[in-house]
Amino acid sequence: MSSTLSPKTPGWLDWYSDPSAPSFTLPPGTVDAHCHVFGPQARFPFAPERKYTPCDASREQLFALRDHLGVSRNVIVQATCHGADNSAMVDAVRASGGRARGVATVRPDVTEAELRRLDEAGVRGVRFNFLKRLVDTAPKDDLAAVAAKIAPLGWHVVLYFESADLPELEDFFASLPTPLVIDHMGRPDVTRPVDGPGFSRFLRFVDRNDVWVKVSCPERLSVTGPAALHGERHAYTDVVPFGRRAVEEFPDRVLWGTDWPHPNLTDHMPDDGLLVDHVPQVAVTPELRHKLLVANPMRLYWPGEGV
Ligand SMILES: O=C(O)/C=C(\CC(=O)C(=O)O)C(=O)O
Repeated sequence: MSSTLSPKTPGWLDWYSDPSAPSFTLPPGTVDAHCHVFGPQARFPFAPERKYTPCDASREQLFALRDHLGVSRNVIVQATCHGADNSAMVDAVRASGGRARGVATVRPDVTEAELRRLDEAGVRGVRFNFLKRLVDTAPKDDLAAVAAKIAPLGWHVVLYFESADLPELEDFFASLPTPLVIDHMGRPDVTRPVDGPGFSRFLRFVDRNDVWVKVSCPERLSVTGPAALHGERHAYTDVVPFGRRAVEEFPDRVLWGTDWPHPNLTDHMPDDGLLVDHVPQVAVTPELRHKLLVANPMRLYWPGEGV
């Protein structure tokens, strides 16, 4: 009932409603490997324990953006505003006709039957989130219990953390029994040199473990911009060296995603068409782009449907 809907978090920026046509043509079969749905709140209420209340961002709106950008498939990641209620994400994955996979949030007492139901719907991983502004992170024992439960399904664990926390977390990450997928390049401080100790430590961690890296969210990581707005086709130049380094060092283990509808941005809301134009800045050859956008995400999320 509309009278019970919660208002958006003050200052919330809604997703960009009329994105440009990208000038870079995404290769056929491109996967947007990081995006979310929010609600709609009237149908899929947000979780009581959430730390933000977003605007609605429905499956229809996500699929319209997919088609506008020239994306073929989506990986829909459970957003923290929905807690461990995966209904909105699962509904979107089911409605995609096989063109979406999901990444869920589950509690340690999740049953095998529930995991099987999620798997049948198209879920292929769980997300562990360590950002204090987003969640009260579960104890490591609970997360380890979840990882042990999902490993037999062939799923992976998606990790979202601040780069400053990697030294404390990396032994725990390395102990997990599944492949790992790291959001937004481990959130590097892009004011530091790309070959400085922070990003080098992250790259070493990737090198030594069964890890995939999302080369995503330049709009979230950038400090000096320029923003992907007003026709700017060379946006977020300060993030480019980090994306390029990840793509060149790990060409077979990088993924790309829009992060639509860009939760919790406070500075500006990017034009998603211009965000697509960031891709050729970080993946500079057609071969690298095909791996980043098509071959790698297909191997991880649609194995056996190879390209
Ligand atoms: O969209 C992202 O990946 C990043 C988020 C939101 C988020 O992760 C969530 O709500 O689950 C952020 O940094 O606020």
